[in-house]
Amino acid sequence: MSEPRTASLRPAPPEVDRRAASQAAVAARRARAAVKAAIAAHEVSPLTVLDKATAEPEGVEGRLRVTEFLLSVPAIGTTKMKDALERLAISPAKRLGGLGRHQRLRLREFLIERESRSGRQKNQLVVLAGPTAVGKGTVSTYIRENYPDVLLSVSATTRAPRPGEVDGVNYYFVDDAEFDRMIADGELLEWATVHNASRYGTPRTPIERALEAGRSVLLEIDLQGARSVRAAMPEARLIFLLPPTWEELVRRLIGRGTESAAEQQRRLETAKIELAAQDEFDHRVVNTDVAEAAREVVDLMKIRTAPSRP
Ligand SMILES: Nc1nc2c(ncn2[C@@H]2O[C@H](COP(=O)(O)OP(=O)(O)O)[C@@H](O)[C@H]2O)c(=O)[nH]1
Ligand SMILES: Nc1ncnc2c1ncn2[C@@H]1O[C@H](COP(=O)(O)OP(=O)(O)O)[C@@H](O)[C@H]1O
Repeated sequence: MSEPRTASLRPAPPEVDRRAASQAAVAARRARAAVKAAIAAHEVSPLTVLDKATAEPEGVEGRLRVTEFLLSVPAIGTTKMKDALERLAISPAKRLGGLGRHQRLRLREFLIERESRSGRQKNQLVVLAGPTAVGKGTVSTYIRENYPDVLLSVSATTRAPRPGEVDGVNYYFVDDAEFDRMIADGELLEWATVHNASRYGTPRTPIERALEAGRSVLLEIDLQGARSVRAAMPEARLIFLLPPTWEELVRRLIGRGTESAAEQQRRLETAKIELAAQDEFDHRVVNTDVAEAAREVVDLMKIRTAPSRP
């Protein structure tokens, strides 16, 4: 029996360190096995696992070897796995968290193609959320301009239009009385007061019509809204947009120059809380390059597998 570790400053005896290390290794192995079992049982999409690995290269998902990851995907056996790795130019020794950017994108495309081939494509309601200034508006606008098949939902808001904003395109600009009426008449799928200021809400009818007509719909809304949509429509797919780094998020917020210094500070505090909620989402996309992030979001609309919930 070894002694319990009481004085934290005293170096632990080597056997304690060794035992702790081997216990940690066993726990990590079990956690990886649980992820693989969840993929194999269709409880989690392989893409969700890949996204987590990207966001946290040293986490459970990031430590998965690409070989064991692919083998856990239903209907991929050793031969298909080897062929895929060769085609994707990924070494079998790689872990998911250690993939290069291009390798990761190739693996993503491969998985998406498999999933969309595996059954009838379903029209998707996709929610894009993320912290202030991460680029939600920029990525959504890129999608509206480059992917006409996707309907970008237009929200109603009580905030005043900014120069250049067009009623019915950027938002439906309404007054408080009209917003109250929309709530009372059940016209909004969800609504929230954002940044302690104005109210924003998602009109229900255009979304239902678009989904019925076979189009995918993208909602660019805040975290509260994302949670409400999930409660109202559990089949919705939730995507969290991440900045490449915290410093870059701060740079984007300051660079945009639309908020006062005090307001910027307040939004950064909210951003920390919002970033902490990223695990609630089905997928995470890092917005390094706008076109690439937009493509990843649109690609995620093609996947049929039901998103897994934490
Ligand atoms: N819940 C909810 N949030 C929305 C809706 N429309 C926009 N938002 C969010 O409201 C916030 C403020 O949007 P906006 O006034 O355009 O400012 P900016 O995005 O900070 O430039 C953003 O976080 C949007 O995602 C909506 O219909 N519902
Ligand atoms: N991938 C990117 N690289 C560099 N700058 C970006 C990128 N995406 C967005 N931006 C810039 O970051 C700022 C915030 O983007 P915006 O779309 O307004 O964020 P949000 O809608 O999430 O608040 C804008 O100035 C925008 O031009």
